[in-house]
Amino acid sequence: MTWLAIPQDSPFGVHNLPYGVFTAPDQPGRRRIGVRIGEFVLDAGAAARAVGTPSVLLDADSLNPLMAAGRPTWTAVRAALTEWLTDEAHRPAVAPHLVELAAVELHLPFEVADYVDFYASEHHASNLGRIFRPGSEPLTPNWKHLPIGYHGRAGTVVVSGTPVVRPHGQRKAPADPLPSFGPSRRLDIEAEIGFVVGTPTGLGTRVGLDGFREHVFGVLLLNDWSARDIQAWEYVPLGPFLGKSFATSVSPWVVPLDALEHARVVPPARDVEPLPYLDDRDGEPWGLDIAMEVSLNGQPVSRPPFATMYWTAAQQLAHMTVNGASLRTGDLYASGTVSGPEVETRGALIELTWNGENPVKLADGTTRTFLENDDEVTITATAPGPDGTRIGFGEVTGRIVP
Ligand SMILES: O=C(O)/C=C/C(=O)CC(=O)CC(=O)O
Ligand SMILES: [Ca+2]
Ligand SMILES: [Mg+2]
Repeated sequence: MTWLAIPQDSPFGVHNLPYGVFTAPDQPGRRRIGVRIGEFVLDAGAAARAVGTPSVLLDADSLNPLMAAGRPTWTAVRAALTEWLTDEAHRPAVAPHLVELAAVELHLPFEVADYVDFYASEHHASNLGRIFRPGSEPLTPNWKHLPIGYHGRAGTVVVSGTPVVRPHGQRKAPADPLPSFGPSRRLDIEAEIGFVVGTPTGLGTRVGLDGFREHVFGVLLLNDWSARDIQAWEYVPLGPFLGKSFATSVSPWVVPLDALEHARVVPPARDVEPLPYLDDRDGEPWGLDIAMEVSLNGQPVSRPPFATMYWTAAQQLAHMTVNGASLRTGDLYASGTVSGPEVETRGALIELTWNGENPVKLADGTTRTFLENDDEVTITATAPGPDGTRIGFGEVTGRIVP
């Protein structure tokens, strides 16, 4: 129990303690590491100094130094934060360093090194196969043998709340004789979970399935904005390029992997035997029971269940490094769009509306196939914590501007 007055059922209780980077109104230019507790942000560096254990890792303007320090340090820092917020003896020193969440500005919490996006939902991949490649098998022959992914654009990863400018590009519908240039007419979302790498590796090193805990610092929410008209015309044969590289939004809070211990579940049964480096049947299961919700202009339109993902984040990390590619602190990899088996659990509008054939009805009487200017999309999520608690992820939100 924390000495702080927060509701018993808060998804930001002491079992969570996600990390972010904030500026407070009294010092708008000074970025600091914050830890969310209830509706407060603890200035972690100031609290460490106040209790007499100053830390250069917490007195930083980004999470990168802490992320680079590795698993034993993450465990020790988390234990210290828990002690400061639960032991009444620390209260006088720590309490002055709590800032109201409503008063702070939240920033991108780490410098994104490389950004990779996977394609790990069997339901999403099958739906997109049917829509983009009618007449072919929905899943490509490789899909159940390896977690398919592509390299995205790290420099356009933005924090929640950043406006998303509608991209321009070449658009060509199948019936058009030639491409035209202009703003995307089929702007979409992809509800995903992102994994943040802390501990780096050198070239030529593989991270096996059992290295997941050692290398992954935490987890966040991610929206992979996608211009479907640009994507459909450009993607053969090298994959997504400008249709997805204009913006990728992430939530400001990185939930520590340790906070998700009670969310771990066995992933869905695989009907193809994986090669040994991807075979997780004897090891720790890394399916995660994260319940996501997507809202459009404040109205829930989908509830994607992360537990249904075919490939886990541990398998994705093993695959990403099996060729000896090194990891850098700040590497971000996304799960791929999270879609469950039911219509109302699909994580992208292209699936929810079946390529625009079945528009989504909104409470104001309007309908949507794809996003219009001024539309705002918000993804939230929670996962089970210990003793019946919930672990909150906060939200990733973005509004479309022309
Ligand atoms: O099947 C395709 O050609 C395209 C798939 C996607 O757009 C999905 C993607 O970015 C990966 C994912 O988020 O699942
Ligand atoms: Ca994606
Ligand atoms: Mg993107």
